[in-house]
Amino acid sequence: MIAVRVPAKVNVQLGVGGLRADGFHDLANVFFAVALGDEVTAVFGQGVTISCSGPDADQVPLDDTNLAARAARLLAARHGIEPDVHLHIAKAIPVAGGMAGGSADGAAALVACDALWQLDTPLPVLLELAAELGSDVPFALLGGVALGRGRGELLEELPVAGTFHWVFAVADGGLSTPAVFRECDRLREAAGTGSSAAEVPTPDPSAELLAALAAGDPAALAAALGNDLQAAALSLRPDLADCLRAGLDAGALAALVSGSGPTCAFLAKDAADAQAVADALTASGTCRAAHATHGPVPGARVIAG
Ligand SMILES: C[C@](O)(CO)[C@H](O)COP(=O)(O)OP(=O)(O)OC[C@H]1O[C@@H](n2ccc(N)nc2=O)[C@H](O)[C@@H]1O
Ligand SMILES: Nc1ncnc2c1ncn2[C@@H]1O[C@H](COP(=O)(O)OP(=O)(O)OP(=O)(O)O)[C@@H](O)[C@H]1O
Repeated sequence: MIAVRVPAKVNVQLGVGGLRADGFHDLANVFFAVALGDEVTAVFGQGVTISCSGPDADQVPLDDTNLAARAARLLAARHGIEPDVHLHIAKAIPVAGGMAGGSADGAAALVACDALWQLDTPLPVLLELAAELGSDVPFALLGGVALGRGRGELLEELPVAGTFHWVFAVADGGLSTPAVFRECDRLREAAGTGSSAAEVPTPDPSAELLAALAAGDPAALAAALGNDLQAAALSLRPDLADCLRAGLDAGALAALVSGSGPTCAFLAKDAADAQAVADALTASGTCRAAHATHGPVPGARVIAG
């Protein structure tokens, strides 16, 4: 049996460029891996089978569309072997929450199957397979803090000092990532700025944000956080504004929508403040649950087996 732990992500900067001809958007995507994560275990089986446990387990597909199943098949095909594995996902990352939960399970399955089948696949090949599975999957392999260019898959590790403390407020229901990108384009068209790659400049990482990460300075990071998808997520889910406000009222340094949402992320000064913000959010009734956590943490890693 192989057990792999894999982190969720929050995008501390999500700069979104124009719509490309291939349906994706160029990004300046600063990923940050947090301790809130899933565990994926792999044992030998017949074909690829999936099971899932956790509060959101009923929303996770158990068929071939599960990103963990797709990852197992892709790795086996690359090596020309039969994909015989049972994968169990112990799910803590909110489903369709903008924290790359499915992507995390895809990355964890690549690492778990690679160890179970004793393939010793080099990291660059795992990263290439990960990018085939989705734009967020390569980062879940790396963890830490990284800048994602292109559609988010071209990664460069970033220097970061110390530990930052976060709270994540889980919303009822999810948001579809393509629907949020479409809403972002629609809002840009409505504002008259255009939405195509020819009309919207390719975003760059913020110098203030990179300096705050390197210095381990939560107040400076709070001032530099940014998410170009936030207006689109709020347009589709106006109720999220109440949750963002409740976290700020409870003392968070900053509040933003996590990726494509609807999970809301709050940066806190320290671990005690993060717990106080999580307790206040839970009591506020503006979210389904709130979790205090920290980061950065490593990407998908074998923890047993
Ligand atoms: C919002 C983020 O989570 C931020 O990290 C990611 O950009 C989304 O990454 P993901 O869920 O892995 O997305 P993918 O599975 O690669 O793409 C799903 C869909 O999201 C949209 N998409 C995704 C990434 C990107 N750079 N531009 C896009 O427009 C496209 O409609 C695409 O068909
Ligand atoms: N292992 C998985 N865990 C959760 N959802 C999965 C998984 N595999 C496939 N899915 C499908 O993917 C959809 C999006 O789920 P996911 O939790 O990855 O969203 P997300 O965190 O918003 O993604 P991202 O932040 O990468 O845009 C789900 O509604 C589900 O149908």
